[in-house]
Amino acid sequence: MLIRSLSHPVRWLTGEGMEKQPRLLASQLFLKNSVFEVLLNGVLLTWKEITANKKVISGSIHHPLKVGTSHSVSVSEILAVRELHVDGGTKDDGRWQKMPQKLTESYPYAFTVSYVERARQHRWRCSDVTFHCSEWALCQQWVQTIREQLTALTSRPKHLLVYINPYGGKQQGKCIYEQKVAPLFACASISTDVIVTEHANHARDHLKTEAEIKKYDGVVCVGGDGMFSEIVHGLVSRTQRDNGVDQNSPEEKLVPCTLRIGIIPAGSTDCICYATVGINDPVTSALHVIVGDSQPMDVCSVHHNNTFLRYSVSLLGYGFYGDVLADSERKRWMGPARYDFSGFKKFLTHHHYEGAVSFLPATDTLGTPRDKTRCRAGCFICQHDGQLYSGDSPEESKTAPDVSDREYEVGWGVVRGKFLAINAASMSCACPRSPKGLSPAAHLADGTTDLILVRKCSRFNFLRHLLRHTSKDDQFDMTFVEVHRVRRFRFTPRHCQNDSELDLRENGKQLFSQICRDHPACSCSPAYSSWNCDGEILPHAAIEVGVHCQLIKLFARGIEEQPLFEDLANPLCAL
Ligand SMILES: CCCCCCCCCCCCC/C=C/[C@@H](O)[C@H](COP(=O)(O)O)NC(=O)CCCCC
Ligand SMILES: Nc1ncnc2c1ncn2[C@@H]1O[C@H](COP(=O)(O)OP(=O)(O)O)[C@@H](O)[C@H]1O
Ligand SMILES: [Ca+2]
Repeated sequence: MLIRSLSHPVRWLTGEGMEKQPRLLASQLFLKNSVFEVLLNGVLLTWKEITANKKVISGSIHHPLKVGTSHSVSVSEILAVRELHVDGGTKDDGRWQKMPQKLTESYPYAFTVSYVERARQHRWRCSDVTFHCSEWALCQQWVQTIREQLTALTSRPKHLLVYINPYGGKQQGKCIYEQKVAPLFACASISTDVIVTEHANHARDHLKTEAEIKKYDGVVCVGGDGMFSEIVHGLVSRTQRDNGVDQNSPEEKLVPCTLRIGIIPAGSTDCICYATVGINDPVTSALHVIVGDSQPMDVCSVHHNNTFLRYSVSLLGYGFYGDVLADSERKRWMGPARYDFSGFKKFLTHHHYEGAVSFLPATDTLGTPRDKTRCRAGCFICQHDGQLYSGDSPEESKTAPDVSDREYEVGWGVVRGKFLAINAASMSCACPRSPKGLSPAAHLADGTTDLILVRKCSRFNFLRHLLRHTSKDDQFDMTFVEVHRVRRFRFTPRHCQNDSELDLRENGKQLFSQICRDHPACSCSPAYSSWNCDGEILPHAAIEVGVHCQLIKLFARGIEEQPLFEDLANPLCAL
């Protein structure tokens, strides 16, 4: 009886005026010892189990078709479909051999659909489902139709340029790519040119000058935030050069990059991956590349005296985070643990730095750094480039610093004082060390950065502030912390006089190290810290920063909202 139902020809379900291009394909196919009603409608592939259910209702026997387990997958999340050649019980998929001999004889044709399945905590996995049918033509029709629908997905990359940093994080980049990512790209018929970098800035310079970028649909980097930063610098600089834009002018409007960037996390912090995907997992990131996701991102340009220094997409941190980075670079041999070591050391050192921060507040945006909204997949604020007006924010006025401390230029605010940390977070900067991030309500693509000023305070208070990055408590709800959503800002360290800053810095370092050697117990702070710019050290303290709204795009979609009861919703979550 089942055999008969399975030998049903395919049913084309067409709507009015759709005769030429059927939209729906429906058949009864065999899967794991059961018959399934399988439906493809251009948007979803659905399969529902059908079992004959004999019931006695009011004295008469009823044979309703009972619908058992049901699954559906969005066509946009199908990775590939492949036909299986079953021949006398053997085929190219190991799992087939477990099928009963009778079945292989009756249903010798089969195709496998590989698709994205969601697991716990934003993790994606590649899952396979194999449908069996008794007729070759039916099998062909399914394979071809699914392939046609996949081909119609124009946002998917076909050819990628991949850079691997073999020394990032725990030095596993090459192995991660070869074992976890390359097989998925191959399954999705994505071709790649792979470059294993041989030195720092190899990827940046190759992209900037040599790479035939027109050949590719995207660039993938395997490494950490530093490696991603190299790709951003290569691509953004190349795009500006190709369009005749001068990067040295801080006011210049930059041209957005067309190629999307994929990040396969294999670094130490991997904050950009974590904050755009929700997890640092190479397979999840590879799947976001394959399905052709696109997430725009803001980029800050950093200048000193009308000279371009660097771009930043995550954290620009002076004081604490700059000092941690400078110290940790000397301990690279420790791997990712270097940040914990240097973090603890710099917390104990408790240096503060004096200077003035001036900033242009983003007054025309919806949202504030202290609201409870979070930038998530399909973020409403980012979809409008942050260009929405919300009026005054009560939270911001609550944290406004002492007026005597600042003077206002036209539209600009100025805060002078002694700071333990000056941080600009262009996105949340969430990472495994701080799952909500430095600025939990920051947006990926709203054209603003959250400027966080942590004034000199006791070690105990600073520890309270740092600990709040790891809990649900508000790290900005402290008298010595203020936060502003800004479009531009400048920092001028005290004693800084334009070009002489670097000389002073060098002399100052020598002077202070001399003083501190002479007075080991003294608690004086050096005059200058360094900027931590996405994990790279900047040589200047005085900088000017501007945010370029949505200058680049990632193969990501932002963090997806979690289903309320994810364990119940998805059996894979239990893994
Ligand atoms: C006593 C408990 C303290 C907990 C504080 C936790 C706060 C952590 C916030 C981290 C924000 C990180 C922002 C991202 C920075 C990265 O760009 C940079 C380079 O990353 P990578 O190239 O992958 O190595 N990472 C850092 O600067 C590490 C900062 C760690 C500070 C403890
Ligand atoms: N082949 C290489 N040899 C040495 N350094 C490299 C190489 N390729 C990239 N780099 C540099 O390594 C630094 C750290 O890379 P990253 O991938 O971010 O690892 P981590 O997260 O551990 O810091 C970056 O500054 C990058 O420019
Ligand atoms: Ca932003």
